[in-house]
Amino acid sequence: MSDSPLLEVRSATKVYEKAGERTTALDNVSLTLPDAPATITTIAGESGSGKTTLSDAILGFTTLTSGQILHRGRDVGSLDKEDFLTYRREVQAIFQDPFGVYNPFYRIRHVFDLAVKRFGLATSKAQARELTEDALRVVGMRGAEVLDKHPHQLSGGQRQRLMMARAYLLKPRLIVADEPVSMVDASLRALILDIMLRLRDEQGISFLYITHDLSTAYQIGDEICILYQGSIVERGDTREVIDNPRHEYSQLLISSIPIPDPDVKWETGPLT
Ligand SMILES: Nc1ncnc2c1ncn2[C@@H]1O[C@H](COP(=O)(O)OP(=O)(O)OP(=O)(O)O)[C@@H](O)[C@H]1O
Repeated sequence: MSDSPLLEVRSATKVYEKAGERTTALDNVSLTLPDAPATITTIAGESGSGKTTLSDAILGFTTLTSGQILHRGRDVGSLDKEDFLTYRREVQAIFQDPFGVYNPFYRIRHVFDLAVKRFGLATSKAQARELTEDALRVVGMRGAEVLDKHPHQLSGGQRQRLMMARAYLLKPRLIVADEPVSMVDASLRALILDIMLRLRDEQGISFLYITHDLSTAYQIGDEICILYQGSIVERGDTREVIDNPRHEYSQLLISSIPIPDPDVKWETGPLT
């Protein structure tokens, strides 16, 4: 294990050019995720602020116009095939719409079998089954309930938990979670956020939590970065930033979002 941070985004800039029009989606963004302890870092911003571009750059889905993504001090863009596979194992992703990542023709079992095979996680079928069951247990599921089903036979919340289990299967050090709870209902949202906290605390897995929803960030985030028009305009401890935003844009973003305060009771008027 090296002394370098787990992940470093160094002066990341991404300019899209389409039909002669230039859009700066990321403008000189820098960010460091420590190797230990595991943390949940929120990237928050409104639609179009550059959140997905940042996540795509970290996951290697898009190349930067300038700047670097460093994994344990090494530029991800220059890793050879084997090292890039290690990187893709250590840095997993879960997305807003878990339906989109499943092939509708395969049973859920296939998602897990494929991951075991691609990353050489097991030497026997029995070991593969054990690893899969273990991963499902972490998200409160059992193989018998889900593995023989097709994606459309499951709810959005179940599909999202399966994505978490698949990510966990690979024992990653970081999960990039792009709006993981925006399409699930409130009770499942709480469950999924709780799974994230447990993975951080019990398994040492860090999260880059990408969201426009500051109330969930408030519940689980350690550090927060507020992204505005491709730049980080404010960063710091999540509760400190949300309770006392300094940048004008953060103030605007935060004032538009209700934060539940457990100490404030609902005022109910007389019923008659
Ligand atoms: N492939 C592309 N080609 C051209 N412009 C793009 C492309 N992808 C994103 N953009 C532009 O880059 C900017 C940042 O987009 P991005 O998707 O990263 O924002 P976001 O914060 O993730 O938004 P959302 O919350 O709506 O997903 C936007 O102005 C967007 O229109």
